[in-house]
Amino acid sequence: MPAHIIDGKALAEKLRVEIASDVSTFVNETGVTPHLAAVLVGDDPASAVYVRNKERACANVGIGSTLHRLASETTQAELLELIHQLNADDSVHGILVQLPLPAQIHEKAVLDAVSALKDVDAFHPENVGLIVQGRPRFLPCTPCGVQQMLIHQGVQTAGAHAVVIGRSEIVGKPLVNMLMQKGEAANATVTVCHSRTRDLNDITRQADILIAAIGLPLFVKADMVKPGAAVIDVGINRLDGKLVGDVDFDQVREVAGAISPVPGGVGPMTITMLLRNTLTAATLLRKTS
Ligand SMILES: Nc1nc2c(c(=O)[nH]1)N[C@@H](CN(C=O)c1ccc(C(=O)N[C@@H](CCC(=O)O)C(=O)O)cc1)CN2
Repeated sequence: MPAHIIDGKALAEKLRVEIASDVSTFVNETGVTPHLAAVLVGDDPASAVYVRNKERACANVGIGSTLHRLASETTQAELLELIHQLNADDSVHGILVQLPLPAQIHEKAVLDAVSALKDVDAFHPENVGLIVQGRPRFLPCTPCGVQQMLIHQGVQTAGAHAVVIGRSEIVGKPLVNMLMQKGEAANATVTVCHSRTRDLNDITRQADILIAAIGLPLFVKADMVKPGAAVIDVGINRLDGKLVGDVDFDQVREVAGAISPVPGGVGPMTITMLLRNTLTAATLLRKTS
């Protein structure tokens, strides 16, 4: 029987209704509208689409947003100057620097400069440390979206063997940490695989939950998947003008128990979790000011 399709778009829409209601309650109670500052450097067309979608999503749930568009030749010093201004601006609750950044800018220097209390991507080392210790302030958007999809699909993570392919800072590393913590959508036995992993297929075939986040189009084939496994595809790749994930969807859906598609899977959930984090940031800033 073909796999159940985990519809990230539908789930994202459902969660956005809940977030809109929470934003409305926050605004009524505090008189403050949560506000996200998005920073886009350069003219990468995909990044421009993602940032536009984030702004639109903010507006739809009642969160304010401002886009700071900087030219591709912007220096690191100029970008840091903007980050410092946004850190000091009390009307800004969340700051998002869209990645990737142009080559002349040192990504870590910029992400480290974002105030940890406004770091709605959860990329700041302080926030990463809190996640590792199991007491998160913000949860990173894509990994949190993956966890929400597992919860809503009813996938049992406690005691399950979760295999994450990919060790990126944005997805693989935080997700591995989050899945092994105590709590909801966690308590899993986690294996992380990467480009140097030996006998990859032997490992992926043991996974009850397989998460592909490697950035290689259609990399995961049916013979890499245990029958009945839940497969979450985090990849976003362009292949022959088409958007495809890291999983060969048509093959793998015949073997898996549940599978998320691309598009319409993790992507919309990433933006939804950003909305949640922006509301959390506004709440935290009120508590600390
Ligand atoms: N500061 C950040 N930069 C980047 C992040 C991030 O979480 N924070 N993640 C990715 C890009 N990204 C969010 O920024 C993102 C990518 C894709 C989608 C999405 O909804 N994709 C749709 C398809 C859209 C299309 O047609 O291209 C889908 O999968 O259905 C949302 C967010 C790197 N940078």
